[in-house]
Amino acid sequence: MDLRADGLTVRYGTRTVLAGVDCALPPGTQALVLGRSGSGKTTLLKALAGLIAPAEGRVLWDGQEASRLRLEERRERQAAFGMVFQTDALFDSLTVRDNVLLPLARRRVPEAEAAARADEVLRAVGLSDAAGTLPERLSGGMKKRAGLARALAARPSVLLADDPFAGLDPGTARQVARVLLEVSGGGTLLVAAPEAPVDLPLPRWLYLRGGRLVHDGPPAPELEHAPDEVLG
Ligand SMILES: Nc1ncnc2c1ncn2[C@@H]1O[C@H](COP(=O)(O)OP(=O)(O)OP(=O)(O)O)[C@@H](O)[C@H]1O
Repeated sequence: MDLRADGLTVRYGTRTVLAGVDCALPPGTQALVLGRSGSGKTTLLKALAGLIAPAEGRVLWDGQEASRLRLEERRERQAAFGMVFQTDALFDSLTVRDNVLLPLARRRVPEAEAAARADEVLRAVGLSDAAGTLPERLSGGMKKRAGLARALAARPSVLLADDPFAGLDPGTARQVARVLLEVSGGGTLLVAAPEAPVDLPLPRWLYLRGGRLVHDGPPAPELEHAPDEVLG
């Protein structure tokens, strides 16, 4: 999917948390969305996926304005997005494998194909042995990888991952980074993180500061040391 933000402004009440963000994300874009806590990274990912309506500006999906689509069509097009958010929870009463299968059933993927895909992504995230386990028995890192497997099984053309490394030890973070790179294939991959993850050197940085996109280009580590800015 060709994604674009055009003067994208998001407000919560009177508070502006994204201000006039412009960016073009053609199919196959691989970028990090960086910025300190509260700079608007999650909000940008959610707005790009059409989960938050802009107060001003537009989000375009293949040239169509997301917020103008009829609800049904918006839902249909949203199926192209895979999202891994920090607050995502697995269903405790379902095994890891059934958690991965659930969104495929919702998308009416035939059972045999769904089963093959679930096994493939569970293998990719190193959870084949835990497929039959209930989530409560998993470590935090394993839960993260299970959430990733669930998003990847749907073969999204745009994968949005919000701080997928938070709380992971370096070894698990490396594994998650490897899976993100391998399985996102030729699709678009946007990964939000408070700092550039060493294991995921994506070629483009979108750097947010106080809700403004202050850099959109190659990695620019000096940005990580500059003072922050707060919007009113
Ligand atoms: N539902 C909401 N209602 C009101 N304010 C919100 C809401 N969601 C986020 N905010 C505020 O918007 C700002 C941007 O939040 P956002 O979660 O996008 O930042 P972030 O860069 O992803 O932060 P973090 O790295 O801590 O996740 C923050 O100041 C946050 O407090």
